[in-house]
Amino acid sequence: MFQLEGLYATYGEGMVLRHVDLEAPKGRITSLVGRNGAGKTTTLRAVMGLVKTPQGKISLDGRELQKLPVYERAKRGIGYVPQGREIFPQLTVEENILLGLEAGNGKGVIPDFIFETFPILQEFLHRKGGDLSGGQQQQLAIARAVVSGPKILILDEPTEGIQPSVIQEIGRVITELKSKMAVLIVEQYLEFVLDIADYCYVMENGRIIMDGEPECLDQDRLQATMSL
Ligand SMILES: Nc1ncnc2c1ncn2[C@@H]1O[C@H](COP(=O)(O)OP(=O)(O)OP(=O)(O)O)[C@@H](O)[C@H]1O
Repeated sequence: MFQLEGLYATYGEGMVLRHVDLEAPKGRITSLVGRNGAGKTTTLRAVMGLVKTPQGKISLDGRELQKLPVYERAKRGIGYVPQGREIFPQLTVEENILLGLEAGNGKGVIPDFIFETFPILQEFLHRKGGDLSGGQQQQLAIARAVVSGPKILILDEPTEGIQPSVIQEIGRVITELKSKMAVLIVEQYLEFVLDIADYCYVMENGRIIMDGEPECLDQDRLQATMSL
């Protein structure tokens, strides 16, 4: 179980996150939604240790992470796919995946489940990452994040810049992975995320203002929160 308890985050003077509580258990896709600037990316960056968190707890299976450096958090079992994916364009698909394996303490051989979940990556194993389409690069970024078997996969706007026809494939991949790990997804594309998510947190001005199973959320309030 991944948990945030009373988490505050700041970039300097102003507090961006205010008392965020959130839970993401294995076997569930947990989503965090909200309009631009609500604090979603900051929440993920705080989890990774990229933003200051003066108060609150971040824990994975009961062990606290908030005082650990970035690399140590990844080693404890957090797979992070940032906005924009950040794959290495000059390296091959295989080299990109192997880097993920090493970052997570693994060595050598890419496990079979990667190619079962992402058949396209096996086909393009020796192509350069930069030569893949946006959707394929997103799959590569996810594969790199999960190759060492993290306890939680964290995704920041995985559908951004991806063609509608390929978004379904990203949804399939994420749904397949949830049997192996917890998944926390930040997404602007509400229809997509409410379709695949098992639980949803809604953020406004750095606070969680509503949470529940997608079908149980107050749709009018949700739409009002998302629109400018
Ligand atoms: N590097 C930074 N320095 C200072 N303030 C920042 C920084 N990054 C973000 N902020 C501020 O923090 C707040 C939350 O931003 P954040 O990027 O977390 O929102 P978001 O919900 O992820 O929005 P988006 O969907 O646009 O990514 C905003 O008010 C933003 O201006």
